[in-house]
Amino acid sequence: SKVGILGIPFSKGQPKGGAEMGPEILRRAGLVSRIKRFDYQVVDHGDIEIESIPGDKPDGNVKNPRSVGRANKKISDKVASIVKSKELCLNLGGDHSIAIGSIHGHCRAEPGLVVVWVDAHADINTPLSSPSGNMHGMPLSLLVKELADRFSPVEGFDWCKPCIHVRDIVYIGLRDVDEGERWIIDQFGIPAYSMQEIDKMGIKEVMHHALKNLDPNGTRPIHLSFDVDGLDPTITPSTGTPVLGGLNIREGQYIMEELANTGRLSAIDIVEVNPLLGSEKDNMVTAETTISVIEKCFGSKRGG
Ligand SMILES: N[C@](CCCC[B-](O)(O)O)(CCN1CCC(O)CC1)C(=O)O
Ligand SMILES: [Mn+2]
Ligand SMILES: [Mn+2]
Ligand SMILES: [Mn+2]
Repeated sequence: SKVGILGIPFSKGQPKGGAEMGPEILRRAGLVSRIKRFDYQVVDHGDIEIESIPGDKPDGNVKNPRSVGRANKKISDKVASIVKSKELCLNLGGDHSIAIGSIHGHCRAEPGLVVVWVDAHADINTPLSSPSGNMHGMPLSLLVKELADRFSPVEGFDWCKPCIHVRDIVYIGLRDVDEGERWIIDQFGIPAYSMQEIDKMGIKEVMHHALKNLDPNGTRPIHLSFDVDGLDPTITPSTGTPVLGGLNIREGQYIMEELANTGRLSAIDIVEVNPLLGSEKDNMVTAETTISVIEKCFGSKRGG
């Protein structure tokens, strides 16, 4: 089977320069050759061309709306074509706003998909509830049908029609959820396994219940959106919004092994690696941790 790799050097969904260097650091750390070890043929699509849009003034409190919108339209088109050509689409971010285009594009090719969101954050603030105006904290709010009438369309997103339901999402690793996000999660009953549930139930039970709730018949394609800040900042220090008390590397690896076992992984985002926010050592630790977790999606077995 084939993996299509797409670099997305984009960072306008948040204010810290360097997130656009994520693809480069992951490639340099040997991600592609690690994936090639398992029986996957790797198609490297290179990096998406990111246009800079001068004078991209906020839309309400939403920052860089046109830049984020333009980039994500391109991402959607590219991801749709990669998935349609039967490649497992591996998107290297870039900040988490790239998930708007990656999930939108994935839905165009696989309309019945479900979303596994591994993250310290819920990333479902609407433009009105966001405390920062940074779009990397909003991707899911632009994608779920149930929130479409809660805010007016964001400048640059007229192409983006919501394509998933709240019940098609499961959260793993939450530990920093804003008030407005908490309200949405409770109001719509979005399954959410925070670090508290993970400590209470253990990662085995969490994965069992998460996948069972999400897709009882085990038939639907899976979109994994993996924010490296879902892992503990001691093992992924080079990231923009670190939060203490995260997933350890074995929990991360177990999550990916269980997803690989479904055989239904169809697209993966790896986001929020920012090499400008750490030392050389921090960057090496972050890249190696990320690769050793992500490679379990591709059949790497700890038992050999
Ligand atoms: N929820 C935050 C963070 C989003 C992180 C996006 B990512 O893709 O990395 O998951 C705001 C978080 N907030 C920042 C200030 C703190 O005092 C409280 C938490 C937001 O800006 O929406
Ligand atoms: Mn996060
Ligand atoms: Mn049980
Ligand atoms: Mn995120």
